[in-house]
Amino acid sequence: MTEKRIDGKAFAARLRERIGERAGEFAAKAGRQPGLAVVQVGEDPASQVYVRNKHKATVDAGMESFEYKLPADTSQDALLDLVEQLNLDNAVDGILVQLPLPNHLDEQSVIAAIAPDKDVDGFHVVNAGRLATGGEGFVPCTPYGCIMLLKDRLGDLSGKDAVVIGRSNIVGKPMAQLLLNENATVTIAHSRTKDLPDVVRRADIVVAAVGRAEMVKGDWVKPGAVVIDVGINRIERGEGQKAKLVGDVDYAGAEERAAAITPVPGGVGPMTIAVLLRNTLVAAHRREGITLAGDGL
Ligand SMILES: Nc1nc2c(c(=O)[nH]1)N[C@@H](CN(C=O)c1ccc(C(=O)N[C@@H](CCC(=O)O)C(=O)O)cc1)CN2
Repeated sequence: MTEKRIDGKAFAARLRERIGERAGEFAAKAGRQPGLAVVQVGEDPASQVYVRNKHKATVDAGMESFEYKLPADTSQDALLDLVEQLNLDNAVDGILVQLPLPNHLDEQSVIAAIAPDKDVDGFHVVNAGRLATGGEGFVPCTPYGCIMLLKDRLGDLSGKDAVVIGRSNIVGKPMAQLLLNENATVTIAHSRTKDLPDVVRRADIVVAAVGRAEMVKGDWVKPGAVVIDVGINRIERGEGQKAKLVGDVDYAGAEERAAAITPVPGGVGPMTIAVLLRNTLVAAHRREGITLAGDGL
């Protein structure tokens, strides 16, 4: 019997291994490794962990990692100058500016400064437009990872009723667009949605991306639904104890009714970095004009 728990960590590990093989083939053809530049401003503790993990995953996959750690008081102009320098650097195929940025910096204009064809985060408006209109761009890593897990579990998503809870530019909206591209019938729910539990109860697929710990209760889940939990909420415990990570879904309650569900940690999170490597590999192939069979997956 298939396990209810969707093991995103194991899925991502397999994906990273395949990407590593493709990166080796690329290096043999292009005479260089695919390159990813990651820019971090400030010392947000969670960002530090993610940036460290990205560096290790990039190197492990046989790609070149360029890390830029800037002080928290970096000016907007200095950050834009660095992005421009990376846009022009031929060794750099992908550029990622770790979010969130410190409050004095304008995230939207920093994202807008990244060359769309190096925007491996898929956050640039050009890539959002390509996703919406069927063009060849980059898809944000977390929603792409969710779609991969859903297709792996369900196969064809056509005609499924899907609800995405959350409407952020980096998860909720691209997630809804990807589900629509798979011919699902999509509802985007948010803080003003009326009767949210009933909206969720109608869904075959639930994607929770609200950033509120365990907000989605077990009895909101339709029996047999597939639940994808994007939330990563840190619950502080007593002094000297590590914070506990929980998702946006009450896992224990939802697991009883769901056909399949992602845990937190170990579900969607690890897919984010695996898809980042995949997008970097794709960027490198496109920039060198080399064909990548199977879209890198
Ligand atoms: N420029 C970007 N900034 C941010 C993104 C992004 O995609 N691009 N996403 C998040 C952070 N993130 C990657 O940057 C990320 C989040 C979580 C994980 C992950 O593997 N989570 C683990 C738990 C790890 C932990 O202990 O915290 C899991 O869920 O199992 C990887 C990457 C915001 N910023």
